[in-house]
Amino acid sequence: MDLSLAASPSSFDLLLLNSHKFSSFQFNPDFSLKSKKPPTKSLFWRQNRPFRARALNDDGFVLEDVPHLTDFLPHLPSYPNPLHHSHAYAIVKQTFVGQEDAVAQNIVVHKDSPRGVHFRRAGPREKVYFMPEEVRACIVTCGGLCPGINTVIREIVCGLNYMYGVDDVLGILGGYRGFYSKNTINLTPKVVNDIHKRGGTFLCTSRGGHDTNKIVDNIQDRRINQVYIIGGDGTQRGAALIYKEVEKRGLQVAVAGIPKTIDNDIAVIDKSFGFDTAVEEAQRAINAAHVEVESVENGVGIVKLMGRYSGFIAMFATLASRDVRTVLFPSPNEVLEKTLLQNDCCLIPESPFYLEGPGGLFEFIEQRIKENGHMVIVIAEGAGQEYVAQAMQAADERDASGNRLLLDVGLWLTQKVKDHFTKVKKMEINMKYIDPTYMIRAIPSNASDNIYCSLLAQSAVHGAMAGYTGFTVGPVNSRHAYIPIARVTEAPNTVKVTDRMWARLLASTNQPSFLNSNEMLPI
Ligand SMILES: Nc1ncnc2c1ncn2[C@@H]1O[C@H](COP(=O)(O)OP(=O)(O)OP(=O)(O)O)[C@@H](O)[C@H]1O
Ligand SMILES: O=P(O)(O)OC[C@H]1O[C@](O)(CO)[C@@H](O)[C@@H]1O
Ligand SMILES: [Mg+2]
Repeated sequence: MDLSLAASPSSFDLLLLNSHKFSSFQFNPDFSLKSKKPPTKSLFWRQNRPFRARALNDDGFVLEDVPHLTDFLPHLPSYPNPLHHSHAYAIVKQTFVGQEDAVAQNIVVHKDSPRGVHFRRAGPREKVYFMPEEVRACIVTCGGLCPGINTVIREIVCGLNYMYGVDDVLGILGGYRGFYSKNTINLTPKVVNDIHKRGGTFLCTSRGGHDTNKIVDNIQDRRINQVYIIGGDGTQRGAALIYKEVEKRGLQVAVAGIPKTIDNDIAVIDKSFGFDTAVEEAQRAINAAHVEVESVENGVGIVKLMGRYSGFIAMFATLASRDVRTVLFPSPNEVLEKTLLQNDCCLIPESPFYLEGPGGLFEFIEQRIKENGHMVIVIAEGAGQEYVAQAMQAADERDASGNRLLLDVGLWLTQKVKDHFTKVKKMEINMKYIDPTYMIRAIPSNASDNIYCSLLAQSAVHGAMAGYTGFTVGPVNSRHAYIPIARVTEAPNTVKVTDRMWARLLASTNQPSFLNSNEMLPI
């Protein structure tokens, strides 16, 4: 069935999803309304959810669709996709993504389960809604750095140029505020040719400064009709507001979000670009900590990694390091025996910990030092913030975007461990504190992230050229999809301590789960 036909009021069953807690949404086949008078598309847009969810038949297939320019500009003309004449694509069996292609959000299903939520598959469409010579695109990067931003910028510019013949692309400098406070630069394939080899963002970035009206005024003044916005959860919220304002003004402007976050805290997508690169770099810091603490007596290393509310970097870097040493020691009958020694411990914001008493961190460190002579603690910067705030009586400070400014949990923990062992246990320990936070995100992306960034950029370009708007692009179960922006911003992606991945971490480090103390503070 052609989904665009299915969208006509008379031909589809409508599923209204009014719950704000989408993460806990379960498809209920009985809830599918066979409405006698189905609401029109525009009525649907006025529902609480800013995106369309359509149940197309009784087997529970739901499409959570993204907006299209023709939703509010119904007479927009379309043109054949220039890829029809591309040499590169000439031998491709199926160049264009079908109107019906959708990507399933859940791929683990039971025989009788409903087919569940799907997103539109990303990729080139038969028809485009922009003539190449009419396109004036712009790219902006906002929020913190992340490996691979320059690759995304490069591939948007090159993708627009090589695939669609677009040669008018503007770089907005310094994040959202750059729309109204700075000059733009012209981006050509030549200008961006080698930027993917560098870390950071070629366009510079900032926090704060999102003024929807001023930004859209500027888009209008500069006659921009495609806006590519690279940034994290805050940035995507800003992108949704820009899209809404563009729609309100009835402008032919496609707004495409490309999710960027070193913390991997963006929901729905498999993982964010640059995350693998950051984990690799974080591993180097953990290795350095091991080298240091193994070379001294009673060595305790602390490595602080990024992760405001989501401990993915710490968890994956610890898991990837799996610092298990095989040690040979003489047994009582003088035969050399092998034993496996665990050396690491990982602390993340999602799993509260405590220091003192049975099952606490101090007890665990002592045990490890006695067994192994050393240990390394990997801590995400957002972990234990309440303890640090209590100790420092610090005021709640925020950055320009409204994000809480974190206190240095690494320094705090270093001091606490030192005090406990020297003052309470009367035991000399060698503390080594390593803080590589910015180093893991300021580097260029590795090979797999580079390829991932290219696909993201090309998917965004195909989507905008095909007239989709107000979307975020990203891999869902390894297939790139167009996802309604609200879906990726309504709840952050965090480590689920009840999932098997965290259990794997606990099994690998053998650290306490810190679940049975009255002293535990809610974090
Ligand atoms: N709710 C919001 N509405 C509109 N704009 C927002 C919102 N939240 C943040 N922004 C804007 O988005 C930009 C980036 O936001 P923020 O600093 O929170 O980083 P981010 O995009 O979340 O990236 P990261 O957290 O990975 O560094 C800023 O310019 C900020 O003003
Ligand atoms: O770049 P800034 O403003 O120092 O912010 C650092 C924060 O940005 C992030 O890298 C991404 O949100 C966090 O991990 C970190 O806390
Ligand atoms: Mg953010």
